[in-house]
Amino acid sequence: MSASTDFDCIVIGAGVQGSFTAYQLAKKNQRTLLLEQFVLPHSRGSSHGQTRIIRKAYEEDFYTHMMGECYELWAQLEKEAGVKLYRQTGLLVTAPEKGRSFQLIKNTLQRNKVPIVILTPDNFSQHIPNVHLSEGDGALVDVTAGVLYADRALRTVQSQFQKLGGVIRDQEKVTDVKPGAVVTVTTSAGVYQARSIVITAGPWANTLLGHTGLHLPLEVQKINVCYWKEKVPGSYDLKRRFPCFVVPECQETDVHIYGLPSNEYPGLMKVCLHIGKKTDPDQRDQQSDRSDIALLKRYISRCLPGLEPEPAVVESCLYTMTPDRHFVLDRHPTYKNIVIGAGFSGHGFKFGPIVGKLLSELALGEVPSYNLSPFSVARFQGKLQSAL
Ligand SMILES: Cc1cc2nc3c(=O)[nH]c(=O)nc-3n(C[C@H](O)[C@H](O)[C@H](O)COP(=O)(O)OP(=O)(O)OC[C@H]3O[C@@H](n4cnc5c(N)ncnc54)[C@H](O)[C@@H]3O)c2cc1C
Ligand SMILES: O=C(O)[C@@H]1CCCCN1
Repeated sequence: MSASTDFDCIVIGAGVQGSFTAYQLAKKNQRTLLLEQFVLPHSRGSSHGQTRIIRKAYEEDFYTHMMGECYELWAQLEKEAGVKLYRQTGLLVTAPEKGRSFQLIKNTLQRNKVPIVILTPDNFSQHIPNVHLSEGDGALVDVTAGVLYADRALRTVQSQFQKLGGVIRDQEKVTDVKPGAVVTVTTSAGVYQARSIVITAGPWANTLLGHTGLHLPLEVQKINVCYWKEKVPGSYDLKRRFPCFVVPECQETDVHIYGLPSNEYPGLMKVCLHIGKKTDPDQRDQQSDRSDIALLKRYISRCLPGLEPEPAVVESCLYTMTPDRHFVLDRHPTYKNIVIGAGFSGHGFKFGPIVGKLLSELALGEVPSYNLSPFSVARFQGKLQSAL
């Protein structure tokens, strides 16, 4: 097969990060090819489903800073495409008031002048009905937070990319990557060459990086995405401005729990654990561990008394975790024209527009707009394995 050299840049993987990267490259007049192994849209990776949380509430300043511009980029895309992708609901954070997470999140929000409301045990139920606040828990609301319409966002950014002249080839799996001054990418259907490539392959990142001799310390986990039935329909509804919530240190279960108001399935609220069991992305449905659901039932019985403590719907989604839960946004340590966006550790969707901007900057050899040292490959020194 002869190689097609019609592209400046090839992006591998059309999840949220690859789609926004391709869109940013096309905006910069780069002839860009976006390759996806499955027929689009699909539900085998990490970016499917109707909703995701968007928030500035983070322990670390660097995420809160990036979210400032990221909200603007989401709004720009909404305007450009004439679609609604974000709905403000606020995000409730509850955790032991004197604990590390609560203090760090509160301080980061206050330092960065993000509007918040601090709730007390006395006024809590007046603001947030049908939620039990555990003794000793602090509560605050990040007012800027809300819900992103995830599937719609993906459709929108992919179609804007195509309007800019970008090419999407789905059902085309990349089977080989040959580094060089011009990178050669072989797929199930052809061979392409480009000056640079971006690997945004989600749970399959290491499979692709293996072709370049790199193996990152990533763990793929299967998340049971659980929806719980409201005893009284509407009690936790998005239309009533019930907020998204996170419980970073849960007294009942000792794990991180989160939820979104009922919206996508009428009368059902999404409440999940922010951790799953290790899996192989190609064997996701063979992994059927449900021990997390027992923990969630306990939490729901105690803290969300308006829900039936039995999941009504359970779906699957994949996390790709790094050891420190921070992303990988970097150039390949050996091949500078291979850019990596990986390890989004279950919190990357909201950052899609800014990740796309940063990865496009790296692919074009530009100085990135933010300090990317928290996201470097070099931080894993000692944990990197050669894949060759
Ligand atoms: C249950 C759940 C809840 C979440 N909640 C939130 C939230 O509330 N807020 C938030 O900000 N984030 C959230 N996240 C995280 C967020 O969804 C992910 O960080 C994000 O979707 C990761 O996107 P990605 O593009 O890296 O990966 P993916 O979406 O998996 O995309 C990678 C793509 O690469 C393709 N690919 C892989 N290998 C090849 C190949 N060889 N050839 C061609 N294509 C290939 C795959 O098929 C896939 O489409 C959540 C995730 C899950 C699972
Ligand atoms: O990224 C987020 O905002 C959420 C927080 C809770 C876990 C899932 N991801």
